[in-house]
Amino acid sequence: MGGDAVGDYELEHQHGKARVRVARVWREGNSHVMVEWSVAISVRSKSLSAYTEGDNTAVVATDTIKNTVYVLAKRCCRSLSLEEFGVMLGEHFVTTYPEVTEAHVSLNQRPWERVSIDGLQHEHGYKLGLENRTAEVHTTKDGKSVVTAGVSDLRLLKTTKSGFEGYIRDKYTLLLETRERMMASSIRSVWRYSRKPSDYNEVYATVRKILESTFFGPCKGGVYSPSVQNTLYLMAKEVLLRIPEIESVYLNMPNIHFLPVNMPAIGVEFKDDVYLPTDEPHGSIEAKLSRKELITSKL
Ligand SMILES: O=c1[nH]c(=O)c2[nH]c(=O)[nH]c2[nH]1
Repeated sequence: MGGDAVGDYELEHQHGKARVRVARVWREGNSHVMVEWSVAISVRSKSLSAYTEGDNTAVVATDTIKNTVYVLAKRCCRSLSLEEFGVMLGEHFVTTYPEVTEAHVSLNQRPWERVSIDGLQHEHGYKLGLENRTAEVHTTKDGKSVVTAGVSDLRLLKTTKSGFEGYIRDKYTLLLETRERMMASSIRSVWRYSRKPSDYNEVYATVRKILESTFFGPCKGGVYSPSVQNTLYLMAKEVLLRIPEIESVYLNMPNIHFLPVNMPAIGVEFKDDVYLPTDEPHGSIEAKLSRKELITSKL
């Protein structure tokens, strides 16, 4: 990508507006669809002279960038996914302004979920869930967009069917091998699309379901996890197996420890029942799984 040459230097620059919050309601008869988004837009543009000369003639004001979020939100008359809105914004900036060469849009969706009462979906009632939905769209001057999507703060826990054995033991090792422990994580995942799926919202829901069902295993009996690493890999692999439009999956899975409470001197002997929940330190385990044919075709 590179920057602009300035004498003996090179200046890489971009500007935009961050944390632009917008809520949009689409009223489809009595049934309302509501989303709340936080958007950050950054454009690269031919505005070097703004930095070097104080000449703003090629600058799209960040205030204008902010206003555009509301204009485009107003303009989309059917309900839109986070990813589609990001693409719409990216395309807008590269096509509207000759000075803009690239746009990067980061989006976050607050987890407002439609309420169900007695198994019936409410027409206009929402409650706030826990995990966040994210998207990033990078749009180049030719109008092409690379879309990644993700989820964060997906907090999962299982009370059994997890262990950790066979690791390196040396003079610093205190950890006991086990085939019985809690497993808990606050998962962040980012997946990259190689092409547009028919419905970004549907893919998001499917990925979330795959991550959860692979982590837990079947409702009756679950599935044994020999390590967070193995569970992470199986989760990412299942996403690539099931969704052809996704070319890579990144997963960050902190291993949030629930420590056995063992105090035999005062009559508390650990029998897989009383734990000390902790936030930190936590294990930090992350990996990215990509389709091989895509890696080789890029070489
Ligand atoms: O699933 C685990 N992976 C590790 O790498 C690790 N290290 C550790 O101390 N406990 C665990 N658990």
